[in-house]
Amino acid sequence: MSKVMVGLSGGVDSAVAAALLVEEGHEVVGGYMKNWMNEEGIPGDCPWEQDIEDAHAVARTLGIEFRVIDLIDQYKHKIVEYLVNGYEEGLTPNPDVWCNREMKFGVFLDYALSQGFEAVGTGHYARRRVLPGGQAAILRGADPNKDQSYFLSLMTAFQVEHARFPTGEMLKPEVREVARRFDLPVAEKKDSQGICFLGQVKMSDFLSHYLEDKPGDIVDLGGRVMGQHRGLHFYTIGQRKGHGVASPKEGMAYVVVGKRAAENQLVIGWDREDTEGLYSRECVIGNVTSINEDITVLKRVEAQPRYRAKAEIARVDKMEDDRISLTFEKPQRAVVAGQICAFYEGGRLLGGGVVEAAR
Ligand SMILES: Nc1ncnc2c1ncn2[C@@H]1O[C@H](COP(=O)(O)OP(=O)(O)OP(=O)(O)O)[C@@H](O)[C@H]1O
Repeated sequence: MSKVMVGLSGGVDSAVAAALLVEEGHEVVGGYMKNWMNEEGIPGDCPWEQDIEDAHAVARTLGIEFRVIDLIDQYKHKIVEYLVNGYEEGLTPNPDVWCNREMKFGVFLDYALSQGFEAVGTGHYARRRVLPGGQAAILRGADPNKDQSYFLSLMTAFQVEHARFPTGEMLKPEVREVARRFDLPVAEKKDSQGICFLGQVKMSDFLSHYLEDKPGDIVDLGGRVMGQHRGLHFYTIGQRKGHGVASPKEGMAYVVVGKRAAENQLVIGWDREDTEGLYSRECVIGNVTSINEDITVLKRVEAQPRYRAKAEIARVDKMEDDRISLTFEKPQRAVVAGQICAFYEGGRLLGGGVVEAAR
């Protein structure tokens, strides 16, 4: 039995995570992190008041204490700044991965530990296992469609030790069944979408609020002007929609393949393996964070450069500090600076890092 603080978001997954921990006999308290309230009036729906109400109702049904923890300042500092500065520098940041490391298992875990809790539980679809040596490890979630281990890839060993993921053992329909069995008021609530805590606010609207437009030409690889862009920071390599250049025919789509900062030009090309700039075999990864064994000294690893990508075999070459160079067996589409690359061995998450450069 232990004291666990569950991150109750007002959604069904975390409600079931709390219910399962209560059922196992742990002393559970629900905590809602108040991170983002859209005070700035950016277009889009941010249903945080409803979410707090729902989380509170879940806690009442389970008969557990409920707390609202104000982390708005930390969120601005650790996530909003990271996101805005990253885009401004031309990177492709991943706020969801960063949120897990800095917020849920960062300041929220610190708060829980300071309050005498041993762990933070969430409704993530990932499995936690204790290895024979006593270290805690993360496995991919049991539901292959929902697996969220990618988003946990920058967690430290300490954070994994103090994490619990009860719903990661289940398929999504089973989670809903458990919610009904416990009579949880959110059993039929729709899954939340969108970027970590920003609700239904679109990334482009969010960024427009903080970054000014800087229009320029969209050109093809031959230098022909094909249209106008709003500012290079609003686009990312591999992006198929939103650049405004129509595909001439079925099966021939234009995607963003490059940014020429000096000329303020956005370069587009065909979405094909032989298009210059779109696929890469080699990349440099910084900030490598290992959960169990040290990733930087491995010879080969399965590397997943995006959430919905497959993990692919790559050779690892150690560089200075916590950086490695990866050489993929097969070229990978749209590996871009700022993105997170997660590392696996079979179904076990080894850790992750931040793409610094690719070619
Ligand atoms: N505002 C919040 N306060 C506390 N915990 C949160 C909050 N937002 C997310 N979490 C925790 O992080 C987990 C994963 O977050 P994510 O945004 O991916 O939610 P989800 O998979 O839609 O889960 P849920 O159905 O619980 O909302 C949640 O299950 C929850 O435990």
